[in-house]
Amino acid sequence: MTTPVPAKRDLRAVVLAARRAQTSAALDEADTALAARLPELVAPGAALTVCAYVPMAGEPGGPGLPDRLAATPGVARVLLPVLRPDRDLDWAAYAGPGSLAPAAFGLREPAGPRLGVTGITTADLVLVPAVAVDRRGTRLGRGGGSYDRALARVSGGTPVIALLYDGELLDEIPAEAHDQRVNGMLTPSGLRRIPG
Ligand SMILES: Nc1nc2c(c(=O)[nH]1)N(C=O)[C@@H](CNc1ccc(C(=O)N[C@@H](CCC(=O)O)C(=O)O)cc1)CN2
Ligand SMILES: Nc1ncnc2c1ncn2[C@@H]1O[C@H](COP(=O)(O)OP(=O)(O)OP(=O)(O)O)[C@@H](O)[C@H]1O
Repeated sequence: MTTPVPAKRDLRAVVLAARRAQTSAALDEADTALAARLPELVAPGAALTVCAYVPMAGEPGGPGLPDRLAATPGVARVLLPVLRPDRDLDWAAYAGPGSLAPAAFGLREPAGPRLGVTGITTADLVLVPAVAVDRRGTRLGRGGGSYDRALARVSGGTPVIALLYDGELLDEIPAEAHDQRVNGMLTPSGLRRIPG
């Protein structure tokens, strides 16, 4: 007999409950360890455009992620998502502390010029939020399908890395046809690349 794979919705609820059960001190410590590993993704002499995100409360990376990334040697430009009414993602450059504006769902978003949904195609590296990822790189997100659409525009050679807390790499997430895989994940314990 095989063990049934729990549905995405159930997996999402389990992982998000585990995040909420962490103390803020434990989350801060994990976010600090994660951020300290950002240089592992970037050659210091590079001048990369990196698509990232502004972590919400309890989301890997912590609120300081855009600043940590912007300060990472080899990162020239940080682009952040702007959620469109149709749940697709527009993109805009991160302009530094104090430049983000409150948006729907408690998100904080850049207020500057929008680059359009194809802004993500200018990225050399894409860091994505995730609830969990499995061994094949199947990503579980918030359920809006935003990154499925955005990542479909990224060319094959561009690394897509999910930021996760330890324990959020799962054996198997039920994959659907539209699901876009990630190439690896960065956790407080290290970078793990998906072979292939
Ligand atoms: N930090 C961060 N930014 C991001 C994402 C993300 O996952 N994390 N997104 C990733 O796509 C996009 C935003 N998508 C989101 C979609 C839903 C919810 C949310 O909180 N949904 C409610 C239910 C909303 C409803 O009423 O339908 C929830 O989950 O409780 C948040 C962000 C773009 N920016
Ligand atoms: N290319 C697409 N165009 C329109 N809708 C899509 C597309 N891809 C996925 N969707 C829809 O989005 C919904 C949620 O998909 P899924 O559960 O994979 O989201 P997710 O990856 O967890 O969310 P997110 O990317 O926002 O974090 C599904 O109902 C799916 O049909």
